[in-house]
Amino acid sequence: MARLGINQYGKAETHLVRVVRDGDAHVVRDLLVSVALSGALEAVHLEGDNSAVLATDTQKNTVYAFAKEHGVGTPEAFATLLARHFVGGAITQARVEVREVAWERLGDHAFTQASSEQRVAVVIASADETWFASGLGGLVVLKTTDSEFHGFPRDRYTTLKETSDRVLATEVAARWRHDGTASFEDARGALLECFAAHHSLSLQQTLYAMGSAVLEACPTVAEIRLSMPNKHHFVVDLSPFGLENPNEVFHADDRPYGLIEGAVVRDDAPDPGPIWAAYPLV
Ligand SMILES: O=c1[nH]c(=O)c2[nH]c(=O)[nH]c2[nH]1
Repeated sequence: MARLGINQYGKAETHLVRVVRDGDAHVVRDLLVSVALSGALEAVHLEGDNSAVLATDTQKNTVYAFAKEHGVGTPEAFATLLARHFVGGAITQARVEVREVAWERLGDHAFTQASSEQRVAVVIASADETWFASGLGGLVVLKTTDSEFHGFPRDRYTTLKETSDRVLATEVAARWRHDGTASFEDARGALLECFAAHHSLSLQQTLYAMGSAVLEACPTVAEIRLSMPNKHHFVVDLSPFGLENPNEVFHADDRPYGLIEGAVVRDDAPDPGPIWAAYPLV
């Protein structure tokens, strides 16, 4: 005997590009929109009865039509509009995730994609509640000093040298849950300002400091989760060539990498509800 467990379905990564043509200076918005619906969906899974299934093709069309009819606005606003639209009937919960990349202006109607950084918004709506998370991915940062790593245990497999001066680099992925009012710019600014100013004794310590800085800067953020790969920079041994290398020439290794992850949670944070649920599920 078995039963249907957790399930969700929707159109993932609808790639929407919206051009706003108000006046001579156009604006380009470039979004991946992922919709995940859940609710009373036993019949489709157990019997092949599609009567409650809003086709994922329809979901995709809705994304494009809403972009024309309502405009995109902030990623959070667009996700909220869509999530609330999809709730009803058999669908009791809708999750909409928007990932936006920025196009930097070259001229009135010419742009360049200067960075692969993504701004993220996740909105989950039920009939009477809405949950919000905002965040970013692909935010690559590096500092050339003000980073140490020592005092770690040594066993017979330890070769890493202790260091009081190293390059620290990471690609920040972050999500912060809030009540829908947190300023994205304030949160991103706090992350970057803290990374630059923090004297790091480990990436873990820097992660906690960066998360705390966001809670400090954004009163409506209840919790922030961070995932930060340690993009190792190894000092190249130039001694075979009779050259000194006082932290000037590095081998930037792409893998393996340390992966440092953690959350900073406000003491009085409300229950997260479903906001941390993932799509895809596995
Ligand atoms: O900041 C660091 N944290 C670690 O846990 C770790 N482990 C390691 O080998 N290097 C580093 N650096």
